[in-house]
Amino acid sequence: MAPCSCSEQIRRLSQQVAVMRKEMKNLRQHLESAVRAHRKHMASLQSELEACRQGKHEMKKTAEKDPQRGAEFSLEKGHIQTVPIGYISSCFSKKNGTPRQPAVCMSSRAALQIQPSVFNNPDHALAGLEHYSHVWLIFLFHKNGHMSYKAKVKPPRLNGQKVGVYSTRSPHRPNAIGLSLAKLESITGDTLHLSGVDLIAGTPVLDIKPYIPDYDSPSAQTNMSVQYETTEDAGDSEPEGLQCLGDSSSELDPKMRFSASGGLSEHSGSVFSEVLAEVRDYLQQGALCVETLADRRPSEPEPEPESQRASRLCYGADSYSSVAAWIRNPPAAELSVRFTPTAEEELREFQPPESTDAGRPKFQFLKGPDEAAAAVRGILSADPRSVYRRTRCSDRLFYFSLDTADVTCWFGDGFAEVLRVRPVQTQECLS
Ligand SMILES: C[S@@+](CC[C@H](N)C(=O)[O-])C[C@H]1O[C@@H](n2cnc3c(N)ncnc32)[C@H](O)[C@@H]1O
Repeated sequence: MAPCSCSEQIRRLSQQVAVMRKEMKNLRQHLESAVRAHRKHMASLQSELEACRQGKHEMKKTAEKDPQRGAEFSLEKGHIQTVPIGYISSCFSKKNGTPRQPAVCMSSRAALQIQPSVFNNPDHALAGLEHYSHVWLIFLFHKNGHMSYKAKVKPPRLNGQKVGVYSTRSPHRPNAIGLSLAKLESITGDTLHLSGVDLIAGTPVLDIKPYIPDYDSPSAQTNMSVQYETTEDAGDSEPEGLQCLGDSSSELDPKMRFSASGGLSEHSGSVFSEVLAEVRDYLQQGALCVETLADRRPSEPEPEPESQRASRLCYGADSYSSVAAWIRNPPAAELSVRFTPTAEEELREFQPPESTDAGRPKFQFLKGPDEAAAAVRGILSADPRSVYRRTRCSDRLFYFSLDTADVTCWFGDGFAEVLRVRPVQTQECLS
Protein backbone atom coordinates (compact mmCIF):
# COMPACT_ATOMS: atom_id res chain seq x y z
CA MET A 1 0.00 0.00 0.00
CA ALA A 2 2.81 2.43 0.97
CA PRO A 3 4.53 2.63 -2.48
CA CYS A 4 1.22 3.17 -4.10
CA SER A 5 0.30 6.20 -1.87
CA CYS A 6 3.76 7.67 -2.46
CA SER A 7 3.44 7.66 -6.23
CA GLU A 8 -0.04 9.12 -5.88
CA GLN A 9 1.43 11.93 -3.82
CA ILE A 10 4.14 12.51 -6.42
CA ARG A 11 1.51 12.69 -9.14
CA ARG A 12 -0.57 15.24 -7.21
CA LEU A 13 2.47 17.34 -6.42
CA SER A 14 3.59 17.42 -10.01
CA GLN A 15 0.06 18.44 -11.03
CA GLN A 16 0.23 21.32 -8.54
CA VAL A 17 3.64 22.33 -9.86
CA ALA A 18 2.23 22.39 -13.40
CA VAL A 19 -0.66 24.63 -12.31
CA MET A 20 1.71 26.93 -10.47
CA ARG A 21 3.96 27.13 -13.54
CA LYS A 22 1.01 28.10 -15.66
CA GLU A 23 -0.02 30.76 -13.18
CA MET A 24 3.55 32.04 -13.05
CA LYS A 25 3.60 32.25 -16.84
CA ASN A 26 0.31 34.20 -16.88
CA LEU A 27 1.53 36.48 -14.17
CA ARG A 28 4.77 37.15 -16.03
CA GLN A 29 2.86 37.95 -19.24
CA HIS A 30 0.56 40.25 -17.34
CA LEU A 31 3.47 41.99 -15.65
CA GLU A 32 5.31 42.35 -18.92
CA SER A 33 2.35 43.97 -20.64
CA ALA A 34 1.81 46.30 -17.63
CA VAL A 35 5.48 47.31 -17.77
CA ARG A 36 5.23 47.89 -21.53
CA ALA A 37 2.11 50.10 -21.08
CA HIS A 38 3.79 51.96 -18.25
CA ARG A 39 6.92 52.54 -20.35
CA LYS A 40 4.79 53.80 -23.23
CA HIS A 41 2.94 56.17 -20.92
CA MET A 42 6.22 57.40 -19.44
CA ALA A 43 7.60 57.99 -22.92
CA SER A 44 4.56 60.05 -23.94
CA LEU A 45 4.74 62.06 -20.71
CA GLN A 46 8.41 62.59 -21.31
CA SER A 47 7.82 63.91 -24.82
CA GLU A 48 4.95 66.13 -23.59
CA LEU A 49 7.22 67.54 -20.92
CA GLU A 50 9.92 68.07 -23.49
CA ALA A 51 7.47 69.84 -25.82
CA CYS A 52 6.32 71.99 -22.94
CA ARG A 53 9.89 72.90 -22.01
CA GLN A 54 10.64 73.58 -25.63
CA GLY A 55 7.50 75.75 -25.98
CA LYS A 56 8.24 77.69 -22.84
CA HIS A 57 11.82 78.09 -23.85
CA GLU A 58 10.69 79.12 -27.31
CA MET A 59 8.20 81.57 -25.82
CA LYS A 60 10.80 82.97 -23.44
CA LYS A 61 13.35 83.23 -26.22
CA THR A 62 10.81 84.86 -28.53
CA ALA A 63 9.58 87.20 -25.82
CA GLU A 64 13.13 88.20 -24.95
CA LYS A 65 14.13 88.69 -28.54
CA ASP A 66 10.87 90.16 -29.74
CA PRO A 67 8.30 91.09 -27.09
CA GLN A 68 5.67 91.64 -29.79
CA ARG A 69 6.09 88.09 -31.11
CA GLY A 70 6.14 86.79 -27.52
CA ALA A 71 2.76 88.41 -26.94
CA GLU A 72 1.48 86.94 -30.20
CA PHE A 73 2.63 83.52 -29.07
CA SER A 74 0.63 83.97 -25.88
CA LEU A 75 -2.42 85.23 -27.75
CA GLU A 76 -2.33 82.24 -30.06
CA LYS A 77 -2.39 79.99 -27.00
CA GLY A 78 -5.38 81.93 -25.63
CA HIS A 79 -3.42 83.51 -22.80
CA ILE A 80 -3.84 87.21 -22.51
CA GLN A 81 -2.76 89.48 -19.78
CA THR A 82 -5.54 91.95 -19.26
CA VAL A 83 -4.69 95.39 -18.04
CA PRO A 84 -7.63 97.56 -17.03
CA ILE A 85 -7.64 100.71 -19.11
CA GLY A 86 -9.44 102.46 -16.27
CA TYR A 87 -11.73 102.03 -13.28
CA ILE A 88 -15.33 103.14 -13.08
CA SER A 89 -16.42 105.86 -10.67
CA SER A 90 -20.13 105.39 -10.31
CA CYS A 91 -23.18 106.41 -8.35
CA PHE A 92 -23.41 102.77 -7.15
CA SER A 93 -21.02 101.71 -4.42
CA LYS A 94 -22.42 98.23 -3.77
CA LYS A 95 -23.95 95.45 -5.85
CA ASN A 96 -27.13 95.71 -3.82
CA GLY A 97 -29.46 98.07 -5.67
CA THR A 98 -27.26 98.39 -8.76
CA PRO A 99 -29.50 98.08 -11.85
CA ARG A 100 -29.36 94.69 -13.52
CA GLN A 101 -29.03 96.28 -16.95
CA PRO A 102 -28.32 99.84 -18.09
CA ALA A 103 -31.85 100.23 -19.49
CA VAL A 104 -33.33 99.76 -16.01
CA CYS A 105 -32.02 103.11 -14.86
CA MET A 106 -31.05 105.51 -17.61
CA SER A 107 -30.36 108.30 -15.14
CA SER A 108 -27.54 106.46 -13.36
CA ARG A 109 -24.22 108.18 -13.89
CA ALA A 110 -20.56 107.24 -13.95
CA ALA A 111 -17.16 108.41 -15.11
CA LEU A 112 -14.23 106.53 -16.56
CA GLN A 113 -10.75 107.97 -16.61
CA ILE A 114 -8.23 106.29 -18.90
CA GLN A 115 -5.17 105.16 -16.96
CA PRO A 116 -2.02 107.12 -17.79
CA SER A 117 -0.11 103.82 -17.42
CA VAL A 118 -1.86 102.46 -20.53
CA PHE A 119 -1.24 105.39 -22.84
CA ASN A 120 1.28 108.19 -22.49
CA ASN A 121 -1.45 110.55 -23.64
CA PRO A 122 -4.74 108.93 -22.62
CA ASP A 123 -6.81 111.72 -24.20
CA HIS A 124 -5.33 110.83 -27.62
CA ALA A 125 -6.93 107.40 -27.37
CA LEU A 126 -10.36 109.06 -27.08
CA ALA A 127 -10.03 111.34 -30.10
CA GLY A 128 -13.04 110.86 -32.37
CA LEU A 129 -15.13 109.04 -29.78
CA GLU A 130 -17.09 112.26 -29.13
CA HIS A 131 -19.01 111.60 -32.37
CA TYR A 132 -20.75 108.61 -30.83
CA SER A 133 -23.72 108.73 -28.51
CA HIS A 134 -23.18 105.33 -26.90
CA VAL A 135 -20.24 103.09 -26.05
CA TRP A 136 -19.82 99.42 -25.24
CA LEU A 137 -17.92 98.83 -22.03
CA ILE A 138 -16.15 95.51 -21.59
CA PHE A 139 -15.30 95.00 -17.96
CA LEU A 140 -14.53 92.55 -15.18
CA PHE A 141 -17.07 91.54 -12.56
CA HIS A 142 -14.40 92.14 -9.94
CA LYS A 143 -16.82 91.89 -7.00
CA ASN A 144 -18.18 88.45 -7.77
CA GLY A 145 -16.69 87.35 -4.47
CA HIS A 146 -15.82 83.86 -5.66
CA MET A 147 -14.72 82.51 -8.99
CA SER A 148 -17.22 79.65 -9.09
CA TYR A 149 -19.78 79.37 -11.82
CA LYS A 150 -22.45 76.91 -12.88
CA ALA A 151 -23.74 75.81 -16.26
CA LYS A 152 -27.30 76.70 -15.20
CA VAL A 153 -28.28 79.84 -13.34
CA LYS A 154 -31.46 81.39 -11.94
CA PRO A 155 -31.90 84.93 -13.24
CA PRO A 156 -33.89 86.98 -10.70
CA ARG A 157 -36.43 87.95 -13.36
CA LEU A 158 -37.16 84.28 -13.99
CA ASN A 159 -38.34 83.85 -10.39
CA GLY A 160 -36.25 80.79 -9.62
CA GLN A 161 -36.37 79.02 -12.98
CA LYS A 162 -33.04 77.80 -14.34
CA VAL A 163 -31.50 78.53 -17.74
CA GLY A 164 -28.05 78.03 -19.25
CA VAL A 165 -25.54 80.64 -18.13
CA TYR A 166 -24.84 81.61 -21.73
CA SER A 167 -28.47 82.53 -22.29
CA THR A 168 -28.19 85.13 -19.52
CA ARG A 169 -26.16 88.16 -18.49
CA SER A 170 -25.27 86.62 -15.14
CA PRO A 171 -22.04 87.96 -13.59
CA HIS A 172 -21.12 84.41 -12.53
CA ARG A 173 -19.58 82.91 -15.63
CA PRO A 174 -16.20 81.45 -16.63
CA ASN A 175 -14.07 84.51 -17.38
CA ALA A 176 -16.10 87.03 -15.38
CA ILE A 177 -16.44 89.47 -18.26
CA GLY A 178 -19.34 91.90 -18.53
CA LEU A 179 -20.64 93.98 -21.40
CA SER A 180 -22.70 97.15 -20.95
CA LEU A 181 -23.98 99.71 -23.37
CA ALA A 182 -23.65 103.16 -21.80
CA LYS A 183 -24.67 106.59 -22.99
CA LEU A 184 -21.67 108.80 -23.63
CA GLU A 185 -22.64 112.17 -22.18
CA SER A 186 -19.35 113.93 -22.79
CA ILE A 187 -15.58 113.56 -22.84
CA THR A 188 -13.27 115.89 -20.96
CA GLY A 189 -9.59 115.20 -21.60
CA ASP A 190 -8.92 111.62 -20.55
CA THR A 191 -12.33 111.06 -18.91
CA LEU A 192 -15.60 109.74 -20.27
CA HIS A 193 -18.79 110.90 -18.58
CA LEU A 194 -21.44 108.22 -18.87
CA SER A 195 -25.04 107.58 -17.99
CA GLY A 196 -27.27 104.51 -18.00
CA VAL A 197 -24.70 102.27 -16.33
CA ASP A 198 -25.13 99.11 -14.29
CA LEU A 199 -21.61 99.05 -12.85
CA ILE A 200 -20.39 99.56 -9.34
CA ALA A 201 -17.62 101.97 -8.40
CA GLY A 202 -14.16 100.46 -8.87
CA THR A 203 -15.14 98.15 -11.75
CA PRO A 204 -12.04 97.52 -13.91
CA VAL A 205 -12.80 98.32 -17.55
CA LEU A 206 -10.88 96.31 -20.13
CA ASP A 207 -12.03 98.00 -23.31
CA ILE A 208 -14.31 100.63 -24.84
CA LYS A 209 -15.85 100.38 -28.30
CA PRO A 210 -18.19 102.82 -30.00
CA TYR A 211 -21.76 101.58 -30.42
CA ILE A 212 -22.43 101.53 -34.16
CA PRO A 213 -26.03 100.54 -34.90
CA ASP A 214 -25.09 99.89 -38.53
CA TYR A 215 -22.88 97.05 -37.31
CA ASP A 216 -24.33 96.17 -33.95
CA SER A 217 -28.03 95.95 -34.81
CA PRO A 218 -29.28 92.97 -36.81
CA SER A 219 -31.98 95.06 -38.52
CA ALA A 220 -29.31 97.36 -39.95
CA GLN A 221 -27.22 94.37 -40.96
CA THR A 222 -30.19 92.91 -42.83
CA ASN A 223 -30.94 96.22 -44.49
CA MET A 224 -27.34 96.50 -45.55
CA SER A 225 -27.35 93.07 -47.08
CA VAL A 226 -30.46 93.58 -49.24
CA GLN A 227 -29.11 96.72 -50.82
CA TYR A 228 -27.25 95.82 -53.95
CA GLU A 229 -26.01 97.32 -57.10
CA THR A 230 -25.17 95.99 -60.55
CA THR A 231 -22.12 96.76 -62.58
CA GLU A 232 -21.73 96.27 -66.30
CA ASP A 233 -18.15 95.13 -65.99
CA ALA A 234 -17.75 94.05 -62.44
CA GLY A 235 -14.88 91.74 -63.37
CA ASP A 236 -13.45 89.25 -60.95
CA SER A 237 -12.22 91.59 -58.30
CA GLU A 238 -14.56 92.80 -55.59
CA PRO A 239 -14.74 96.59 -55.65
CA GLU A 240 -13.74 98.14 -52.36
CA GLY A 241 -16.56 98.43 -49.88
CA LEU A 242 -18.70 95.81 -51.57
CA GLN A 243 -19.66 92.66 -49.76
CA CYS A 244 -21.01 89.39 -51.08
CA LEU A 245 -23.76 87.62 -49.22
CA GLY A 246 -21.96 84.30 -49.21
CA ASP A 247 -22.42 81.63 -51.83
CA SER A 248 -26.09 82.28 -52.51
CA SER A 249 -25.35 85.58 -54.23
CA SER A 250 -23.38 83.88 -56.96
CA GLU A 251 -26.42 81.81 -57.87
CA LEU A 252 -28.37 84.92 -58.82
CA ASP A 253 -26.14 86.62 -61.33
CA PRO A 254 -22.39 87.00 -61.47
CA LYS A 255 -22.78 90.69 -62.25
CA MET A 256 -24.90 91.37 -59.24
CA ARG A 257 -22.97 92.70 -56.25
CA PHE A 258 -24.24 93.34 -52.80
CA SER A 259 -23.28 96.71 -51.51
CA ALA A 260 -22.68 97.78 -47.98
CA SER A 261 -23.11 101.40 -48.82
CA GLY A 262 -25.26 102.08 -51.84
CA GLY A 263 -28.78 101.32 -53.02
CA LEU A 264 -29.68 100.44 -56.61
CA SER A 265 -27.34 101.92 -59.19
CA GLU A 266 -28.53 103.74 -62.32
CA HIS A 267 -27.76 100.68 -64.39
CA SER A 268 -30.12 98.39 -62.56
CA GLY A 269 -31.93 96.14 -64.93
CA SER A 270 -35.62 95.44 -64.49
CA VAL A 271 -34.77 91.95 -63.35
CA PHE A 272 -33.02 93.41 -60.34
CA SER A 273 -35.88 95.74 -59.55
CA GLU A 274 -38.09 92.68 -59.57
CA VAL A 275 -35.75 90.82 -57.27
CA LEU A 276 -35.59 93.83 -54.98
CA ALA A 277 -39.37 94.10 -54.94
CA GLU A 278 -39.57 90.41 -54.15
CA VAL A 279 -37.09 90.74 -51.32
CA ARG A 280 -39.02 93.72 -49.94
CA ASP A 281 -42.31 91.82 -50.15
CA TYR A 282 -40.73 88.91 -48.42
CA LEU A 283 -39.37 91.06 -45.63
CA GLN A 284 -42.64 92.91 -45.22
CA GLN A 285 -44.56 89.65 -45.02
CA GLY A 286 -42.05 88.45 -42.44
CA ALA A 287 -42.53 91.62 -40.44
CA LEU A 288 -46.30 91.25 -40.59
CA CYS A 289 -46.27 87.61 -39.61
CA VAL A 290 -44.03 88.31 -36.68
CA GLU A 291 -45.89 89.10 -33.55
CA THR A 292 -44.78 92.38 -32.03
CA LEU A 293 -45.21 93.16 -28.39
CA ALA A 294 -47.65 95.93 -29.19
CA ASP A 295 -49.77 93.50 -31.23
CA ARG A 296 -49.79 90.80 -28.66
CA ARG A 297 -50.40 92.48 -25.33
CA PRO A 298 -54.02 93.61 -25.63
CA SER A 299 -55.26 90.35 -27.11
CA GLU A 300 -53.56 88.08 -24.63
CA PRO A 301 -56.13 87.21 -22.01
CA GLU A 302 -54.43 84.31 -20.24
CA PRO A 303 -50.88 84.30 -18.92
CA GLU A 304 -48.86 81.68 -20.73
CA PRO A 305 -47.68 78.53 -18.97
CA GLU A 306 -44.14 78.97 -17.64
CA SER A 307 -42.74 76.18 -19.80
CA GLN A 308 -43.98 77.76 -23.03
CA ARG A 309 -43.05 81.20 -21.86
CA ALA A 310 -39.44 80.15 -21.46
CA SER A 311 -39.09 78.60 -24.87
CA ARG A 312 -41.25 80.70 -27.20
CA LEU A 313 -39.41 83.35 -29.09
CA CYS A 314 -40.62 86.89 -28.96
CA TYR A 315 -39.93 89.56 -31.53
CA GLY A 316 -39.65 93.18 -30.63
CA ALA A 317 -39.61 96.45 -32.46
CA ASP A 318 -37.48 95.05 -35.26
CA SER A 319 -38.36 91.77 -36.88
CA TYR A 320 -34.78 90.74 -37.56
CA SER A 321 -33.78 89.57 -34.14
CA SER A 322 -35.41 87.46 -31.50
CA VAL A 323 -35.02 87.14 -27.75
CA ALA A 324 -36.29 84.66 -25.18
CA ALA A 325 -39.80 85.67 -24.17
CA TRP A 326 -38.92 86.07 -20.48
CA ILE A 327 -36.70 89.04 -21.25
CA ARG A 328 -39.69 91.16 -22.26
CA ASN A 329 -42.39 89.33 -20.35
CA PRO A 330 -40.69 88.06 -17.20
CA PRO A 331 -42.69 86.02 -14.70
CA ALA A 332 -41.38 88.42 -12.02
CA ALA A 333 -43.79 91.33 -12.21
CA GLU A 334 -42.76 94.97 -12.46
CA LEU A 335 -43.47 96.88 -9.25
CA SER A 336 -45.06 100.25 -8.74
CA VAL A 337 -42.89 102.61 -6.73
CA ARG A 338 -43.90 105.31 -4.30
CA PHE A 339 -42.21 107.60 -1.79
CA THR A 340 -43.50 108.43 1.66
CA PRO A 341 -43.84 112.22 2.14
CA THR A 342 -40.85 112.12 4.54
CA ALA A 343 -38.66 110.29 2.03
CA GLU A 344 -39.65 112.74 -0.67
CA GLU A 345 -38.74 115.69 1.55
CA GLU A 346 -35.42 114.09 2.44
CA LEU A 347 -34.62 113.54 -1.22
CA ARG A 348 -35.46 117.19 -2.03
CA GLU A 349 -32.73 118.22 0.41
CA PHE A 350 -30.03 116.88 -1.93
CA GLN A 351 -28.22 119.36 -4.12
CA PRO A 352 -26.60 118.95 -7.55
CA PRO A 353 -22.81 118.39 -7.63
CA GLU A 354 -22.01 122.02 -8.49
CA SER A 355 -23.95 123.41 -5.52
CA THR A 356 -22.06 125.60 -3.06
CA ASP A 357 -24.60 125.22 -0.27
CA ALA A 358 -22.43 123.58 2.39
CA GLY A 359 -25.34 123.03 4.76
CA ARG A 360 -27.12 120.48 2.57
CA PRO A 361 -26.16 117.08 1.19
CA LYS A 362 -24.82 117.11 -2.32
CA PHE A 363 -24.80 114.49 -5.09
CA GLN A 364 -21.52 113.52 -6.64
CA PHE A 365 -22.92 112.28 -9.99
CA LEU A 366 -26.66 112.84 -10.17
CA LYS A 367 -27.90 116.18 -11.42
CA GLY A 368 -30.44 116.65 -8.63
CA PRO A 369 -33.43 115.18 -6.75
CA ASP A 370 -35.53 114.62 -9.91
CA GLU A 371 -32.85 112.55 -11.55
CA ALA A 372 -32.32 110.66 -8.29
CA ALA A 373 -36.08 109.98 -7.97
CA ALA A 374 -36.13 108.63 -11.53
CA ALA A 375 -33.14 106.40 -10.73
CA VAL A 376 -34.79 105.08 -7.56
CA ARG A 377 -37.99 104.33 -9.49
CA GLY A 378 -36.04 102.51 -12.20
CA ILE A 379 -34.11 100.42 -9.71
CA LEU A 380 -37.07 99.48 -7.53
CA SER A 381 -39.63 98.85 -10.27
CA ALA A 382 -37.35 96.09 -11.62
CA ASP A 383 -37.35 94.49 -8.12
CA PRO A 384 -33.65 94.41 -7.24
CA ARG A 385 -34.07 91.67 -4.59
CA SER A 386 -32.60 88.22 -5.12
CA VAL A 387 -35.11 85.40 -5.63
CA TYR A 388 -34.19 84.05 -2.21
CA ARG A 389 -34.89 87.38 -0.54
CA ARG A 390 -38.06 87.84 -2.52
CA THR A 391 -39.55 84.44 -1.76
CA ARG A 392 -38.02 83.25 1.51
CA CYS A 393 -37.23 86.26 3.70
CA SER A 394 -39.87 87.67 5.99
CA ASP A 395 -37.85 90.88 6.36
CA ARG A 396 -39.27 93.18 3.74
CA LEU A 397 -36.90 96.08 4.36
CA PHE A 398 -34.31 96.75 1.69
CA TYR A 399 -31.37 99.15 1.73
CA PHE A 400 -29.20 100.41 -1.06
CA SER A 401 -27.03 103.40 -1.77
CA LEU A 402 -27.36 105.68 -4.74
CA ASP A 403 -24.66 108.28 -5.25
CA THR A 404 -24.36 109.99 -1.85
CA ALA A 405 -27.77 108.84 -0.59
CA ASP A 406 -28.64 105.81 1.52
CA VAL A 407 -32.12 104.63 0.54
CA THR A 408 -34.37 102.52 2.76
CA CYS A 409 -37.53 100.97 1.38
CA TRP A 410 -39.89 98.07 1.91
CA PHE A 411 -41.67 95.76 -0.47
CA GLY A 412 -45.34 94.94 -0.39
CA ASP A 413 -47.47 93.01 -2.89
CA GLY A 414 -46.77 94.58 -6.27
CA PHE A 415 -45.13 97.72 -4.91
CA ALA A 416 -42.01 99.17 -3.30
CA GLU A 417 -42.20 102.14 -0.98
CA VAL A 418 -39.26 104.41 -0.20
CA LEU A 419 -39.20 105.18 3.50
CA ARG A 420 -35.98 107.10 4.00
CA VAL A 421 -33.34 108.91 1.94
CA ARG A 422 -30.36 109.96 4.06
CA PRO A 423 -26.83 111.12 3.20
CA VAL A 424 -24.39 108.17 3.17
CA GLN A 425 -22.37 107.72 6.31
CA THR A 426 -19.03 107.13 4.58
CA GLN A 427 -17.79 108.47 1.30
CA GLU A 428 -14.86 106.11 0.85
CA CYS A 429 -16.80 103.58 -1.27
CA LEU A 430 -17.54 106.12 -3.95
CA SER A 431 -14.13 106.23 -5.52
C1 LIG B 1 -26.65 91.25 -14.47
S1 LIG B 1 -25.12 92.10 -14.57
C2 LIG B 1 -25.17 92.71 -16.20
C3 LIG B 1 -23.93 93.47 -16.53
C4 LIG B 1 -23.77 93.78 -18.01
N1 LIG B 1 -24.77 94.67 -18.51
C5 LIG B 1 -23.73 92.50 -18.84
O1 LIG B 1 -24.72 92.19 -19.48
O2 LIG B 1 -22.70 91.83 -18.83
C6 LIG B 1 -25.43 93.57 -13.66
C7 LIG B 1 -25.23 93.34 -12.20
O3 LIG B 1 -23.87 93.04 -11.96
C8 LIG B 1 -23.50 93.49 -10.68
N2 LIG B 1 -22.23 94.19 -10.84
C9 LIG B 1 -22.00 95.41 -11.38
N3 LIG B 1 -20.70 95.69 -11.36
C10 LIG B 1 -20.08 94.60 -10.81
C11 LIG B 1 -18.73 94.28 -10.53
N4 LIG B 1 -17.74 95.12 -10.80
N5 LIG B 1 -18.47 93.07 -9.95
C12 LIG B 1 -19.46 92.21 -9.67
N6 LIG B 1 -20.76 92.46 -9.92
C13 LIG B 1 -21.07 93.65 -10.47
C14 LIG B 1 -24.59 94.41 -10.18
O4 LIG B 1 -25.23 93.76 -9.10
C15 LIG B 1 -25.53 94.54 -11.35
O5 LIG B 1 -26.86 94.53 -10.93
